[in-house]
Amino acid sequence: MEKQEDNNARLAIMELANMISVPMSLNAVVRLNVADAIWQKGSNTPLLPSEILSSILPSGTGDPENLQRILRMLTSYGVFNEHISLVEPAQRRYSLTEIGKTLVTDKNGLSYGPYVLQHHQEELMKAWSVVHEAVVDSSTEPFVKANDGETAYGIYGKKPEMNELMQKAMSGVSVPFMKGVLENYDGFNGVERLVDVGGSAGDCLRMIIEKYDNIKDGVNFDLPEVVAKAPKIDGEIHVKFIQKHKYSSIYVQATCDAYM
Ligand SMILES: C[S@@+](CC[C@H](N)C(=O)[O-])C[C@H]1O[C@@H](n2cnc3c(N)ncnc32)[C@H](O)[C@@H]1O
Repeated sequence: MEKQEDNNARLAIMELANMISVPMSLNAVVRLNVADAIWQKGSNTPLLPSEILSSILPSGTGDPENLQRILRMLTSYGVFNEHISLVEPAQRRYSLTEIGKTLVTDKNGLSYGPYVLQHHQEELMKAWSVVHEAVVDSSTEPFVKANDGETAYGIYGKKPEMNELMQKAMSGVSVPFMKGVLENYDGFNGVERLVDVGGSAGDCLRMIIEKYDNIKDGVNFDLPEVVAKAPKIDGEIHVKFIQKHKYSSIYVQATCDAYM
């Protein structure tokens, strides 16, 4: 009995040691846009790796065997369903599970894909390799240490592509979340001015003021470079966008009020 427990423990530690293969495989399928290739406007028909490949690489290039290895790995973590044909030659086809469907791009261009990509950007990945240093010396956080003294939002401010991905990641997560909140929560009744602190692209604010006519004034309070990229909100509502003017560690409204 003890021997069996030892074996299980050894297997478990090896699995943990290789755990990086799971999120990195997930990152790979998002980069390859596998979910949209399988979804095919809602059919979710089980496909061979070679069929998925010809959809994501119409040039006919690529390695279906390597794609299959990634799909099998993620099948064991509930992202795909594997369908094995009983007739020879045995073939494996893949469809999306409920988890896999979160990676499908919806009619608004949103999915959880950007959230996956955002968490695996090089700058963030570098921080993980120095996490132990946070224990040895906590004066500088691992992200800052790994990125030559830059904070995450400092880098987002300098790199528009990172800023854009961050906003897309937040929208992909927050829009379905806020939909659920608004179906079950009525605490915005009677509110006239609503401030979303760290509102990113302003999705949550927009969804709330679309539902509640009583809100006459919405404020998206975020960093200048984030607010500059936030889409304008239609309607009669005044949306005051926060611009520049640094006060302490937060940004306060200074110069630019955009009235719709
Ligand atoms: C995790 S995101 C949340 C986004 C949004 N609330 C949502 O649910 O989609 C945090 C937000 O805080 C903003 N933020 C970070 N530091 C800030 C600061 N000093 N002043 C204002 N906003 C800041 C970021 O730009 C980002 O949009």
